[in-house]
Amino acid sequence: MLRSCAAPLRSLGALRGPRGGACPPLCEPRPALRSFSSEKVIYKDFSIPNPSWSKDLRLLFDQFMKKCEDGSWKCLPLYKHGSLQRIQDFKTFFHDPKFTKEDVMTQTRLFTSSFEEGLGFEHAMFYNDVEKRTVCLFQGGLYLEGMPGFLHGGAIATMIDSTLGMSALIAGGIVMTANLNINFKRPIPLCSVVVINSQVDKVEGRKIFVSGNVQSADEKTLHSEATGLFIQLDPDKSLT
Ligand SMILES: CCCCCCCCCC(=O)SCCNC(=O)CCNC(=O)[C@H](O)C(C)(C)COP(=O)(O)OP(=O)(O)OC[C@H]1O[C@@H](n2cnc3c(N)ncnc32)[C@H](O)[C@@H]1OP(=O)(O)O
Repeated sequence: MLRSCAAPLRSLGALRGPRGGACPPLCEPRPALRSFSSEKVIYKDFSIPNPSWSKDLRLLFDQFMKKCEDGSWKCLPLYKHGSLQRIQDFKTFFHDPKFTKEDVMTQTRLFTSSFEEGLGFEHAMFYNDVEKRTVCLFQGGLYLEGMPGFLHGGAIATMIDSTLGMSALIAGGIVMTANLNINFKRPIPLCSVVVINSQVDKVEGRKIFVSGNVQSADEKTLHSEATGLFIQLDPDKSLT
């Protein structure tokens, strides 16, 4: 059965807001899947369109893919288990087997890639190296509800953390969030598409200061503003 936010919402008229409350019709999936295998695990890139993506999300994705053609923007791959090199680096320096055993580690999933298609965090990220900007195109699915018909603030915070964190990660390698401030200005209707913008403002030693905002796809609504402080981890310090 096709799982997407579009079908259930059609029967929930009350959820339809003035702009984007209900998902537009389904789109055809792209035939090409970017994937590769390492040992026994198949790594599939989750940032490519799937049938749950709304027309708005597809349109924005295609616009950003066009911007990638001259090399100014790059589409960042998203794997269920995070990017391999960073996982290896983190494991090498910071993973403590006392707390998370190896057999448990094989079952972990990146939080934002852990829902069934269309029900959670459908997103794609793009990066502009000259501007030090990361943009996340995000469609929050039905299982991310907070107040009826709207996204949960924690789900919004998760994607803001991930997007600002990605900017910091690209600038500083292995980082963790030390501080995240969010002003929620307008609620985000479930299944609508928003654009999360983020940029590195300042790097001071191990501290990376990042700011960002969340806008509707048509840029008419400012949903949230955020600042974050990310700290480059010190390999000589234990995390636990
Ligand atoms: C799609 C995939 C995208 C992936 C992107 C990743 C996004 C997700 C990232 C996360 O959500 S991480 C999970 C949430 N974060 C944590 O669990 C981190 C918990 N905190 C810690 O482990 C430590 O506090 C931390 C590693 C962040 C810092 O500890 P350290 O011992 O390395 O730093 P230290 O205390 O020496 O401070 C270094 C500098 O940062 C400053 N600092 C640290 N924490 C601060 C804070 N909270 N506010 C302000 N300043 C802070 C501190 O004052 C100091 O400034 P100075 O160099 O000027 O002296």
